[in-house]
Order: sequence, then structure tokens, then C-alpha cells
Amino acid sequence: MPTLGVNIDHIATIRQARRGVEPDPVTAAAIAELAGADGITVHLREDRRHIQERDVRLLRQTVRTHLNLEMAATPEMVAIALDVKPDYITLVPERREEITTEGGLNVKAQGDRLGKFVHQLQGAGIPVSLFVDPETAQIQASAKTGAKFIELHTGTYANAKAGESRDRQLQALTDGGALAIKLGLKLNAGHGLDYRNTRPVALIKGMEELNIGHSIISRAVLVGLDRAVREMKALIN
Ligand SMILES: CC(=O)[C@@H](O)[C@H](O)COP(=O)(O)O
Ligand SMILES: NCC(=O)COP(=O)(O)O
Repeated sequence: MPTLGVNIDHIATIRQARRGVEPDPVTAAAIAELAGADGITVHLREDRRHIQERDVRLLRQTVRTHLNLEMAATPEMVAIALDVKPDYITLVPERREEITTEGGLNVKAQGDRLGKFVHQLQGAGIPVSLFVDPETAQIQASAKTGAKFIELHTGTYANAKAGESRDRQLQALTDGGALAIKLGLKLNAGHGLDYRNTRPVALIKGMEELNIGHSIISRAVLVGLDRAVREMKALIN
């Protein structure tokens, strides 16, 4: 069965709403690890909307499992990554105006450019994963870059209506996973996975790690609310 990488970006999103110090994603990472997370994932976006450089540097010192740094393929981000040295890097596409990641990298069109980043990072001892849609051409192009992993973008599957449409997306993930493994790539998946749609993806043959954030943090807020209100009430009375 795959391991679970917990994405803690969404803790930082709440912190950044007030530009304050809480909730601290570094503390969240430790709690996630104590609960059994196999890895911690953070996406240092170019616009720094949630995770900050300070978080990544502290997490590098505190994470006891493994640290997956998601980032855009740019010279600025590569310089940070080479300095911090996460356990692996996932290169993702970024558009400033997007609410969340909307799809995979176009490795087919940008293979040479991405291959240079892969070479530089892996040459420094940091394995690289490419975040791609489950499409044959993208997976074949990913293998050609020399990247060790791909992460299949599960967002389209997660957003599909349950039934035929979702089944088609699951089949695309299954076929994409089989191709990746045939080409010698290690296989991760993530984006939009939740308590209802994750199990079928976890069962895909050869799946190594699922990176899941938004649904876990959303549930944490709701299951933790009862206790938080009771604690405040006890303090007031
Ligand atoms: C690539 C990916 O799927 C994650 O980075 C996810 O997008 C994190 O959440 P945000 O899109 O809110 O940064
Ligand atoms: N790469 C996917 C990820 O890290 C988590 O995505 P989400 O569960 O927050 O949508």
C-alpha cells in the first residue's frame, strides 16, 4: 500500500490570513508525523501565499520522516532547493492567478527545459518528481527527462461526477500508473483526494505515495472545533 504524505500548506493559508504566527505549519508537521504521516509535503509558491521560506528551512530541521518540496521550475526556486536540500522535490506548474493547481506540467512541450532542472537537482542528490496529468505523452516525456518519479495529478478524477465519468478518470490514472512503472518511474499521486475518493487511487498497482492536504486539514478544523469551543468556554466561565 502507498505511504501518506501530508500536505500542510493549508495550515499556512490560515496563518497568512492574519499574517501572524499561528497556526504554525512546523507544529502541524510534528503532529501529523506523530499521527502516522509517512512524509510532509509543502508547496513554496512563488507568490508565497501560504508556505514561507522560514517554514521550509525549519521543517528541514524538524521533519523526522521525509520532506517533499513542491515548487515551480524556476532558477529562484532551484537555488532555495539546493540550499535547503529536501528529501525530494516535486516540480509543479504555477499560475499566479489560480486558486489552486489546475493541472499537470506540460513536459511534452517543455521537456528540454525541465530536463535541465531535473539534471541539476538530481545531480545535487535530490530526487525529482514531475507533477503530470495521466496522459501517455506526458508520462513518456517525463521518463525522458531522467526524473525518478512522477506524481499523477488526481484533480480531474476528484472533480469528476461519481459514476461513469469518475470511472473513466480512474482508468486513466490506472493506465498512466502502469505506463510509468513500465518506463521505470516511481509513482506518486495527489490533488483533491479526500475521504471518499482516495481508496481506489491507493489501490492502483505500484502506487508509492499519496500526497493529501486540503481534505485532511478541512476535517481537522471541523473535528477539532468542538474541543476548541469547549476549551474557550471553560476559560471564560
Ligand atoms: C501541486 C499540488 O497539488 C499542491 O501543491 C496543492 O496545489 C497545494 O495547494 P495550493 O494549490 O492551495 O497551493
Ligand atoms: N500534490 C498534491 C498535494 O500535495 C495535496 O493536494 P491537496 O490534497 O491539498 O489538493
